[in-house]
Amino acid sequence: MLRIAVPNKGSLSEPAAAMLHEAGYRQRKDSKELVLVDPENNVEFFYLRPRDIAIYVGSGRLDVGFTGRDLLLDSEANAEEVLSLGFAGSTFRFAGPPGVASSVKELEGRRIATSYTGLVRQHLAEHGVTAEVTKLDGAVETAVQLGVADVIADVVETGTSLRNAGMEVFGDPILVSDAVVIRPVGAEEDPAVDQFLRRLQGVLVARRYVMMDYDIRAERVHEAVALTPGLESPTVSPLHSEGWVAVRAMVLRKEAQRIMDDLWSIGARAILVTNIHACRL
Ligand SMILES: Nc1ncnc2c1ncn2[C@@H]1O[C@H](COP(=O)(O)OP(=O)(O)OP(=O)(O)O)[C@@H](O)[C@H]1O
Ligand SMILES: O=P(O)(O)OC[C@H]1O[C@H](OP(=O)(O)OP(=O)(O)O)[C@H](O)[C@@H]1O
Ligand SMILES: [Mg+2]
Repeated sequence: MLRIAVPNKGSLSEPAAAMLHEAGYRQRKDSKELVLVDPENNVEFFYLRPRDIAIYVGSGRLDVGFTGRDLLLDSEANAEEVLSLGFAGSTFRFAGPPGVASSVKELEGRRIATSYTGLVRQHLAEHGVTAEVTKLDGAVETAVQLGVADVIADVVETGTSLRNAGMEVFGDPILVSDAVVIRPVGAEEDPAVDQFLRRLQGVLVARRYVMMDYDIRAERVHEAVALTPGLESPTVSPLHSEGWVAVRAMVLRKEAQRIMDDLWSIGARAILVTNIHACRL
């Protein structure tokens, strides 16, 4: 049975469970459940603290897990990213009161508070900077106000927390992160894992693409197909009315409205867009 680690709380938890649900897996109904067996799919889900997931997967006791790229790299666990999931996006950055520093080079000898000491130490080492790193569990923005640190390094999503604390980011982003699926480093090929990843990839495609159908006069089909090339090649079928064809192709959801306008302007009609619920490409 495939053993899968799922975040039990925090920013990753709900979207990870939603993605698993879309991929056809059972998910827990009660947030107090710690283990859930899905016998139909032959998988077992372990609901764990997001920060601990890389450690469990790195130890080889669990086959796959959902976590954040930042949490994975911070943990220094023996696990690696195998799929990026496009949710829980954030950057990991230095911040401090305005003017405190403008780059990592200026942090020599300074005090840095963070919940991600692994990431910060690796970054300082890469830049040959020696600084005092203090580990805090959360709410690190307050550390500067209370005099525990000169600057912080933290997850920035909208920037609201920093603004509210009167701080600004400085220097280059330390890391760009999003939710990822991880496996133990060097794990053997496993058909069950491959099938699991294909299901998740199917969800990612179904979220990014829509199906577009339209009718167009046969002499303009080349222009139309240039606008909707599909992933491999669009389906073109004859219509009962002579001189017309029907075209069906996948298009990026975010481009669908512009493509419909362009198709309309070259004479396409009955342009329909539908959601894709699931796919294997
Ligand atoms: N606004 C955000 N705040 C915190 N983490 C975020 C945010 N947006 C995305 N993430 C990502 O979520 C992961 C952090 O998960 P975690 O469960 O620690 O979140 P949390 O909301 O900080 O929970 P906790 O209550 O444990 O502090 C990281 O990968 C981080 O990059
Ligand atoms: O840029 P923003 O959109 O404001 O989001 C980033 C903030 O959210 C997280 O804090 P969280 O609420 O998880 O509290 P914590 O610091 O106690 O973990 C993170 O640590 C930042 O403080
Ligand atoms: Mg947090």
